[in-house]
Amino acid sequence: MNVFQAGLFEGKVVLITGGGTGIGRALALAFGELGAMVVIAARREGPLSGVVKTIEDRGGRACMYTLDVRDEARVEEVVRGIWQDVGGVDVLVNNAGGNFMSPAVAMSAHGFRTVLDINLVGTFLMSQAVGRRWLDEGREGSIVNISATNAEYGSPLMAHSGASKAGINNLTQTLAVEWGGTGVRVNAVLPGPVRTEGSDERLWTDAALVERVEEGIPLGRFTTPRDVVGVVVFLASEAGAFLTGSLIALDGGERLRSLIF
Ligand SMILES: CCCCCCCCC/C=C/C(=O)SCCNC(=O)CCNC(=O)[C@H](O)C(C)(C)COP(=O)(O)OP(=O)(O)OC[C@H]1O[C@@H](n2cnc3c(N)ncnc32)[C@H](O)[C@@H]1OP(=O)(O)O
Ligand SMILES: NC(=O)C1=CN([C@@H]2O[C@H](COP(=O)(O)OP(=O)(O)OC[C@H]3O[C@@H](n4cnc5c(N)ncnc54)[C@H](OP(=O)(O)O)[C@@H]3O)[C@@H](O)[C@H]2O)C=CC1
Repeated sequence: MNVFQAGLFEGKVVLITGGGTGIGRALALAFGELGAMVVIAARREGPLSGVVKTIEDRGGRACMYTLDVRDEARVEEVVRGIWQDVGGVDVLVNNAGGNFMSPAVAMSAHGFRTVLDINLVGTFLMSQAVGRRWLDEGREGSIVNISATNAEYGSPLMAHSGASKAGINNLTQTLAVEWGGTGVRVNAVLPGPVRTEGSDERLWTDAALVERVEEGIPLGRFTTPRDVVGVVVFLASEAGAFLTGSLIALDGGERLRSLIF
């Protein structure tokens, strides 16, 4: 994104969970182009290695770890490894997420817990493993959580996702207060619907629904990964230095559509 200064993240390490596909991939490529050492972490090796290769082919630096953000021991092992291998983390983007569509009455408890575990518990575990080290070292850092606008209103067919993202919003504000004293900032971006590999496979399979949702967006289109990149880079940069505990909706006005009559 050429609105940002070249080399803006030179000397910084940016850790992105779920960096192999969708929004995470777009973030990884953007931070790579801005000079960061990019560390991506998710379950599948294939998408991760593709992103590392693309960043390196473009002259950037990147590495990858396989992990499940629900696995507390593995999260700790990976974060310890990152500190040993590249000297720590300056920016953590909690992007890994899961979702599927199901009426609440049909959703199994395991299905509900699965999405809560990935989105909310995963964000907590990653933030804790990184934040604990920042606090021990008296080091500044920035966390950007990828939440969603469904955190702010009813989330039909996505009860698990809406509840998890509302939890992420609250966690964002709690950690901002607890960790602000050492210069750690914690913010969240709340995208509206975004067309990605993961969401096209699970959410946006009904063409009529896609059309209806898109028509209801005041700015006339879905949020794009590129839109998310702009706000995340801004929050993680010096331009966002006095922002903490902020929840930034990024949806072209979609969440306000019911106010139009
Ligand atoms: C309009 C305005 C817009 C509003 C604004 C926009 C809001 C959008 C906000 C968010 C969007 C996104 O997150 S889009 C991100 C999409 N990307 C992803 O989801 C990628 C990662 N996803 C995954 O890995 C999987 O889909 C997920 C199920 C979450 C986790 O996989 P796991 O292998 O860990 O889990 P599994 O063992 O397969 O499944 C766990 C349980 O969940 C159940 N389960 C799984 N899929 C199911 C399904 N389709 N329907 C019912 N139940 C399902 C299984 O049956 C299991 O329950 P039992 O049978 O009881 O055992
Ligand atoms: N698409 C949309 O409409 C919206 C998406 N969001 C949020 O944006 C984020 C990215 O989603 P998006 O790019 O659309 O979807 P994708 O499915 O493309 O990306 C999600 C990524 O998360 C990783 N991931 C999922 N579960 C785990 C896990 N347990 N441990 C580690 N990594 C995991 C996946 O990699 P792997 O499978 O290899 O582990 C995948 O790369 C999510 O938090 C999502 O909730 C928010 C609002 C709207």
